[in-house]
Amino acid sequence: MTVYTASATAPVNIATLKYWGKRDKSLNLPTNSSISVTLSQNDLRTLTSVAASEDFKEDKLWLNGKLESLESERTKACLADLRSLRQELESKDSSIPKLSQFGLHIVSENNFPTAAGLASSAAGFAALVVSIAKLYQLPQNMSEISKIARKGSGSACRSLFGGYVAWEMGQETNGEDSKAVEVAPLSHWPNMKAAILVVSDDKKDTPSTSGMQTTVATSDLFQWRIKEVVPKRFDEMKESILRKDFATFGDLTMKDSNSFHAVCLDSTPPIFYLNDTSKKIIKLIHELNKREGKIIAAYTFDAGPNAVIYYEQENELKVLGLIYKYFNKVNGWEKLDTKTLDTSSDIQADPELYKGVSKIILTEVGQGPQDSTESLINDKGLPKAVAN
Ligand SMILES: Nc1ncnc2c1ncn2[C@@H]1O[C@H](COP(=O)(O)OP(=O)(O)OP(=O)(O)O)[C@@H](O)[C@H]1O
Ligand SMILES: C[C@@](O)(CCOP(=O)(O)OP(=O)(O)O)CC(=O)O
Repeated sequence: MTVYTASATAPVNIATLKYWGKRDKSLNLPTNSSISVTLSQNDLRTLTSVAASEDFKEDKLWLNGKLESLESERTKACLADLRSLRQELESKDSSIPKLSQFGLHIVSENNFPTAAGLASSAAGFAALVVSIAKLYQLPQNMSEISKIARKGSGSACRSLFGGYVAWEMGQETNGEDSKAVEVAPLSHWPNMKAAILVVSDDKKDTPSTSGMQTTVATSDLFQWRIKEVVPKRFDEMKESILRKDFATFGDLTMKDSNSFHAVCLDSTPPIFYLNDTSKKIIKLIHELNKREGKIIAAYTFDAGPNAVIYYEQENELKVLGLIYKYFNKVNGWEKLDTKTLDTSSDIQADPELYKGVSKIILTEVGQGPQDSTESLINDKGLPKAVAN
């Protein structure tokens, strides 16, 4: 039996200008363009190995060691697109194996909690699409491949690039112009850091997809956001990245997080993603920036209470010093020499704030998807760890 295999890794991305709202649910076409920072795969990544063989009668997915259903329309749409691109190659060259007709075995591992608001679906679908594109030896570039990942999960399209990424919403009804593009590579602004304060790693209350549908259908404020606020902010944020102007970038990032949570609150029934801990972290960062007289740290929150705080390396001692002062009892500081941090700040916050945070992940801007020599699949095309 011949088994063809490939493996790839993909990163998480955290939006600084949020995607919230779909104009087409089945194609995952957004109501606004968005921008994100890709995070380092040293800390958060998905590794996916894929195998194709004439002997595999059906497609199968093992996620974190467990057999998962592949019945979701989103995954089916990704696999159908990838197969059709492979078939084009096969129809032009009869000497290549007919992989498009074979079953696929997909084995994937996230090195962080799945479905906990840490963008696992983004890294997950990006790794799935990239590893199969590699197996199929598709010639398409990352922007083209990003349109397939988008059908899996909207935000996944932005995980196809490293550094600073935009998802251009596009205008076409078929979604052919709704794709990710690079704003700037990691090398342009490599000193961007991110501290993730994991406020809860439980499964979230309102999934993004249904939350967005409620907002689009019921919020008046949302119309203002997509028509008046985001288009201007999209250009301003891209420019701030190109100028490496953290004060502007940070200001826009915090404003956009708040705008997104405001339209959630303006929905009927209202959607609450921030909790008391999240709100106290917001206050802490504003207080820090006020004392400094400029914006040196910026928070952003996705569809959950976890805080992501962006800052530049040169301000690490101050920013992490303050965070360490209130969260030193929380796990995640091991990789840093905390004795060097500046904890002298007299900014006052609830001394029990640390109780609302379960973990801190210290990371930074990172690279896009990578080929991997590590494989999760054995030569029979089954998961190496568990073979069920
Ligand atoms: N490695 C993976 N391979 C394939 N699919 C994955 C992978 N990781 C996650 N997923 C899919 O993504 C789903 C989780 O997506 P969900 O949007 O609920 O959470 P999240 O991505 O962690 O949060 P958010 O998108 O709000 O940041 C999983 O149930 C699974 O279907
Ligand atoms: C708040 C967000 O994180 C929403 C992400 O939504 P998803 O990409 O998870 O939604 P689906 O397209 O329905 O899969 C903002 C963002 O990442 O831009």
